[in-house]
Amino acid sequence: MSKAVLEFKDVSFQYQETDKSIDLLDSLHFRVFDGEFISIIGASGSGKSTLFRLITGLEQPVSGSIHINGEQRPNRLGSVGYMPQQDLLMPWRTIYENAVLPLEIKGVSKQDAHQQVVKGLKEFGLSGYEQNYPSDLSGGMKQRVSFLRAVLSGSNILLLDEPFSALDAMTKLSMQEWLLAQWEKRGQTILFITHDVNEALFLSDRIFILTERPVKQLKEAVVPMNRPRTLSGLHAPEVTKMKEQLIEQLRERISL
Ligand SMILES: Nc1ncnc2c1ncn2[C@@H]1O[C@H](COP(=O)(O)OP(=O)(O)OP(=O)(O)O)[C@@H](O)[C@H]1O
Repeated sequence: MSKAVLEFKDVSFQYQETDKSIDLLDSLHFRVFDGEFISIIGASGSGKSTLFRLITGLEQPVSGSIHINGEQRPNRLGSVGYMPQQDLLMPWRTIYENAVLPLEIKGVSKQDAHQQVVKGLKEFGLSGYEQNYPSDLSGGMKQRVSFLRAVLSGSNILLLDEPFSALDAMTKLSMQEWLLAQWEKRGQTILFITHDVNEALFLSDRIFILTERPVKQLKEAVVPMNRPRTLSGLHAPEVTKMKEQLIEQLRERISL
């Protein structure tokens, strides 16, 4: 069995609301293994993005520990590649300047950074757009720049928070196929938040479902589809059955 690259050990998290503390996670334990593609689904406000903010170190647990590649560090910023909900490209920086940002922050030499960014832009079909600004690009292209930035963090773990939710149906589909091809080529571990059950089934090895509050345990579904994935695979009886079960689990969630 491959090694765990991410582990939550009895992680609890609370936030303050006026004069009281609200429990969001209660002794949560889970593991993600090297090279897995994991989707996380759950109703709005169930805690999906909070899991990512804990992993990146933007939030800290009140108890328990988070292990990345076997290490527990209080400062985890920069140890995973993170693509937040909005693409967060800086409108005043060119595509090149946006892509190079994680390398600048890490203090990589200008020459090395240049090589990595040029190579990445080429691989991601963005050559020729180096000097353009984000506003010149389509939604799918902006998401590719944003994904490149997460990849250039150099981490083996990528956290993608609803990256395709704002895209039209056709662009979304081609981006899903593109992402799978990138993942198969690079072998990184991906955690992917989505509201779209079909998207989770199409992309993932396992799906984590947040169904309770506070979250004590992630429900888990192992997607019964071989790779490479095809759209027609989504119509297999065992997959449509799982889809129905997932939708049912999301419905059963207690009201927040
Ligand atoms: N530091 C904080 N301060 C105040 N509220 C917080 C904090 N962290 C989390 N919350 C609350 O916890 C809940 C879970 O938030 P989170 O963003 O993780 O949900 P989500 O499942 O990602 O939702 P969505 O699907 O809408 O993005 C929300 O009600 C949010 O307002």
